Amino acid sequence: MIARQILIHEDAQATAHAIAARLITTIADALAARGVAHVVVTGGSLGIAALEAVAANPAKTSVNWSQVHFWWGDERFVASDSADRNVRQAAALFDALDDLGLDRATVHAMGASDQYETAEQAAAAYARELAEEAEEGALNPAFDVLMLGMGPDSHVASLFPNHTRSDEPGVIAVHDSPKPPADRVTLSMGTINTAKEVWLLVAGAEKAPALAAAQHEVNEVAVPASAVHGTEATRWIIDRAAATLL
Ligand SMILES: O=C1O[C@H](COP(=O)(O)O)[C@@H](O)[C@H](O)[C@H]1O
Repeated sequence: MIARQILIHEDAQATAHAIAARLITTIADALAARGVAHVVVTGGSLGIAALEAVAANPAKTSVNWSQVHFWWGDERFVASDSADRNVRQAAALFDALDDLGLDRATVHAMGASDQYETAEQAAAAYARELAEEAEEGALNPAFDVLMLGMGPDSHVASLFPNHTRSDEPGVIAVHDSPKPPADRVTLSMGTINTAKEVWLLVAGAEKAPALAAAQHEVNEVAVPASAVHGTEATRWIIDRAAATLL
């Protein structure tokens, strides 16, 4: 049975710190069990705040970061020096982990528009990178935890309502995104749902309607956030303001 949990914290800052503490523990547990950890991180306001909270957390020194692989759930297909890039926004975390053994080769950024001509090419390259770290026969490594932000329209990663369909496992290009920038690369729903634990990180009153809709019924097309789950656990880690309509 998949554990399903809603964890409510006082505000966005408290939520970010709670996510950071849980992430450090989850990574430490994965390393103890298997010697390697695969973590999918996310952009977005709370996603980046949570990564900054990991950087500020003294417990980060208890992790052997050299054995941790960081992946992305989605990325904006813009130039690599653009402030819109999720991986750039997460720089504070990776800088903080450099002195703690982080191997930059295990920070798996999705391709940018100055590296690939099309988002399709960047998506195909990322699929190959995932396959290189996968066990034989699998398309991607077993993700210990996969974090997702959620937009007020209920999008997760770059899977927008009534827009991109993605039942098959894989990495896909997205065009005409309702939220700029228009061109993106994202893990498909099929790949997201292979993760052991999926955490949905949600803060703010403007997200309360989408959060309530996602709890109401599963509808991958109209409410993408409703359809994501882990194979072992699905945790909604949210603040009070986002929880008001539950
Ligand atoms: O565009 C995106 O938005 C979502 C949510 O962002 P937020 O600022 O409303 O929290 C994010 O999770 C996703 O990775 C990103 O590309």
